[in-house]
Amino acid sequence: MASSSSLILQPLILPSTTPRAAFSRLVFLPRSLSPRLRAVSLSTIAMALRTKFPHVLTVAGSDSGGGAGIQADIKACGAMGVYCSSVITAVTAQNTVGVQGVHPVPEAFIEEQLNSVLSDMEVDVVKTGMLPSPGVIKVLCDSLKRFPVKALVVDPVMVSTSGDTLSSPSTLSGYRDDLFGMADIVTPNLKEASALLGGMQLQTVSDMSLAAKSIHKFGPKNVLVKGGDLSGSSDAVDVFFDGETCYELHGSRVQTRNTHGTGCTLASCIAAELSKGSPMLEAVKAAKAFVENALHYSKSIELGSGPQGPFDHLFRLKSPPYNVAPGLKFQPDDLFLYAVTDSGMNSKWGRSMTDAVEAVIKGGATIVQLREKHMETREFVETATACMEICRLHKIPLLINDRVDVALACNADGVHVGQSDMQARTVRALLGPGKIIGVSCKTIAQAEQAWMDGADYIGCGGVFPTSTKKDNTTIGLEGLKEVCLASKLPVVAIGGIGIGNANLVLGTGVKNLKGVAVVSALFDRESMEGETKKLRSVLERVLSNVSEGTVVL
Ligand SMILES: Cc1ncc(COP(=O)(O)OP(=O)(O)O)c(N)n1
Ligand SMILES: Cc1nc(C(=O)O)sc1CCOP(=O)(O)O
Ligand SMILES: [Mg+2]
Repeated sequence: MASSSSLILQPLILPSTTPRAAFSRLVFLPRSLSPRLRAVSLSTIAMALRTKFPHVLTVAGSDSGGGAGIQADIKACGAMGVYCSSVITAVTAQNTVGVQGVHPVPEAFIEEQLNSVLSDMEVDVVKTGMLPSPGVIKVLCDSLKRFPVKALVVDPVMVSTSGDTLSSPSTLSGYRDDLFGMADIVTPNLKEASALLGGMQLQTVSDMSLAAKSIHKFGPKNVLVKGGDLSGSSDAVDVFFDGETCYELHGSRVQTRNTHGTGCTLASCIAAELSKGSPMLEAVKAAKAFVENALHYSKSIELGSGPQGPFDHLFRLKSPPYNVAPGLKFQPDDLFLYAVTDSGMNSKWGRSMTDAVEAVIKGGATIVQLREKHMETREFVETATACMEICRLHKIPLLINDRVDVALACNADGVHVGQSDMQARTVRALLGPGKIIGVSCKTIAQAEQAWMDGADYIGCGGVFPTSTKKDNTTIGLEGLKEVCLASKLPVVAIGGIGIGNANLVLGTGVKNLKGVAVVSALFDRESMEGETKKLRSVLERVLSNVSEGTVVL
């Protein structure tokens, strides 16, 4: 037996299933093991702990210009952190001017490629692009029946953005009769939606909703009709229909000639997000945000002499904010006991920010926000960095109030902004999709806007009068309830909440009210840990009563 002194510390970076556990794990192996046995042990441990890498297979045509097709799909998946394999259905000669030639790959060879990938590699999601003939659609359907995958994303590419035809008219029935019934989502643009519906005119957002509902009848679980080409619209509006509800997804219209490949990229990003386990609507929203960002970053690209250039899928590589590691993945239940700091209160009680943060975490806080209105920037970054270490250790998300720059500098998990702070949409563009964004909302309209801007949760208050925030408007329990019922995002209540009244707040029993955010009831107390424990037990009691159907007031 090896004594503990003869153990060697062998650091192994192993992937993990949850972001919470995304730390390197250290494996101890006895020094007495031979190098060969040590190697075998390490690889056995690595195999046992190995988690699967998300994998998208794109079945599409090659674009020699590199902006669309297979090339766009691989770059988009790479940018979303997902592995991408490819089955090429046709080779096109194209550039920024248009499509000069199409060379279809024989159907038997497409089948062979599908067989090679699907029989060997664990594919999560298949995304389709250019399927030049009904025969190719049949081959694909047969392969998917033999090798089922978790999701199928169908981008019914028929005409390129330059107006060139990429599939025969007879493929229309192949899509409608065979492929759509297997699809989790189909993503036609206006021209494609119109072609699928026998030439139906699509001129307004309500036409798009009708089209989404009609296409849904062909069998896909979800439909996204893309309105990028809708004339007279200042926004980029897409319509998403899940079989029950139609959602209008608004984005900003970016002025650039570099839009070639947006459709392929959007569908690939949806596939990538689905392969990571995102729900469909979240995947669509993340994909739309990615494309909008990519368009922004593409404004300065000058490639080719034609009217439509490719865009920058890998903008993250040159954009420092996108190089920051994603934070803890947002989970609505994290809002249960939200501790919001106040350095004035900390000085009053003679404690440091790190001691205060540690105390509330020990007491049971589930998320922490550093709300420092007067701290100098350098001190704020240093304090936030020290608090991040504590929060990481306990796997508790740490958000920064107002200051996106401080959040980036300390790689915080996210930012909370109010109605007069930076717009949530801009914060999302700066922080990227992996960070948590909260927005303060007092009205239904503000909650709707926060959702459209890509926020993760809303803070709603002041529920009760408070002296912590000067001149704050109190909306009361009724105001809170009204916003919660209308909000598509989870809600945390704030303002004047403490041990004595938290039951009234959570006792409203509204499903998406996930917790309470508290400043003075924790930080303006002598024993922060003890007060946090007491508040947590009040909240837990209310929660168990609410889930049993009894509302305790
Ligand atoms: C969870 C949570 N909700 C609301 C607020 C208030 O944010 P804001 O309206 O921007 O006001 P300030 O906190 O910046 O004064 C919050 N901080 N946290
Ligand atoms: C920071 C903040 N925002 C509010 C809002 O209504 O949006 S109320 C508030 C202060 C909350 O402090 P306390 O828990 O001490 O009342
Ligand atoms: Mg603010």
